[in-house]
Amino acid sequence: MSTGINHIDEAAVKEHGVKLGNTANVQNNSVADVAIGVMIAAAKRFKEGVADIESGEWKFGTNQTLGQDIAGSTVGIVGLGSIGQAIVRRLKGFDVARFLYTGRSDKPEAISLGAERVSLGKLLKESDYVMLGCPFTPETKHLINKEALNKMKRSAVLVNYARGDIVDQEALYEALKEKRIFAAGLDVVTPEPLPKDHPLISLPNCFIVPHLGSSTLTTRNKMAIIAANNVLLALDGKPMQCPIN
Ligand SMILES: O=CC(=O)O
Repeated sequence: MSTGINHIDEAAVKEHGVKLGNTANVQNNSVADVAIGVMIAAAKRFKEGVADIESGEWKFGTNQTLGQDIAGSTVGIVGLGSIGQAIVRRLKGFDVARFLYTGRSDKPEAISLGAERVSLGKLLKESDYVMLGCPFTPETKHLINKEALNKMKRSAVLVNYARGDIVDQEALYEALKEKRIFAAGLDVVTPEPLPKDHPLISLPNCFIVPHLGSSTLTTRNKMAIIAANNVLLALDGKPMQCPIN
């Protein structure tokens, strides 16, 4: 019951002749909503705002709590898959000025979305929001490391709705602490669950939610139905709805 299959040992599945299917695509809208949710929360400093309210300090509205705008910004999507495309469609309503993306090949959908394919280096340098939506593979492990974070603008926000291991979290901690980037909004981390004394949790400019991407009743129901159908189809020797092998 997931889109990502990085938690499955694909070689073992193949070796034992086990049929594998996922629940791709039905969670695109829900995950896109959460990605934009954490993006806004990080950009507008919601974590510090909530802490102010809870402590009764009410610093809001002073220049200590200025956030970042989304209108007029450049948004860079690392991996313009179906979720990335749902994010772009939504962010058009926020008057984003420019969409960039990286990927192994040109996405035909990018033309109508008005997204330009660039190198990762250019995307990191020019984006106000860097959105991570690529699959986790050996090639994408720690794709966002110290060097990558150093390329980002000091005012930039990093958003991860893909997998925690795409980011080198020690490097992210340093970059956020030293304010080398503005903030991070994370729906995914490593490990999950994140221990409650994890350093990232202590940072005011790191907004984390516990992998909520697909957690709506409607989306989880759709996923459950696909998973159940996949089992029945596989038992009948028929092609699964979302086959991987
Ligand atoms: O992260 C969630 C999924 O892969 O479905």
